[in-house]
Amino acid sequence: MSIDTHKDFLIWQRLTEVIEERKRERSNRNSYVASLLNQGVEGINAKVIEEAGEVVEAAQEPGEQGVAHLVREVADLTFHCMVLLSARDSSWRAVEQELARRFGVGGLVEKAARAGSTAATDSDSTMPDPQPPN
Ligand SMILES: N=c1c2ncn([C@@H]3O[C@H](COP(=O)(O)OP(=O)(O)OP(=O)(O)O)[C@@H](O)[C@H]3O)c2ncn1[C@@H]1O[C@H](COP(=O)(O)O)[C@@H](O)[C@H]1O
Repeated sequence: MSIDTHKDFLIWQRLTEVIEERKRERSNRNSYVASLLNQGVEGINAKVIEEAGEVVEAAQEPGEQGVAHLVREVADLTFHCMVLLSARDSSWRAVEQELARRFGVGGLVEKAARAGSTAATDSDSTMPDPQPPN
């Protein structure tokens, strides 16, 4: 599968800009994003739960149509998560930064490092500095 990274990067940025614009003009009655933001975190949470349920249902559908449906539902879920982040004054950028911070650190390696650390506590989720991938 070929991915146009540049274009994909821009769509996250552009969508974030639109969401922030809607946030500034919440009275926009023709905006779905504004209507979501007006419902607050509780209302957006309900949509995220609904969309997550649709993702797992679509994941079980067979064939190419099932995969295409899954992609659409993941896009719906991601979009609603982006609006949720905005409602909490964060953005997809923060998610990208978190994923970048984790990049190259295997989940099992990170967990073992946590278990081996005498200073580690339940609330200590600090990960080691990312290593380049093998
Ligand atoms: N990316 C999206 C986007 N993805 C999904 N949705 C909406 O999210 C809603 C999904 O809710 P539902 O699942 O209940 O909808 P549904 O029709 O029942 O769908 P299924 O249950 O069949 O999956 C639909 O109304 C979609 O139109 C989106 N609405 C808006 N955007 C982006 O947000 C921008 C601003 O939108 P407005 O604020 O409406 O101008 C748009 O230009 C788009 O770029």
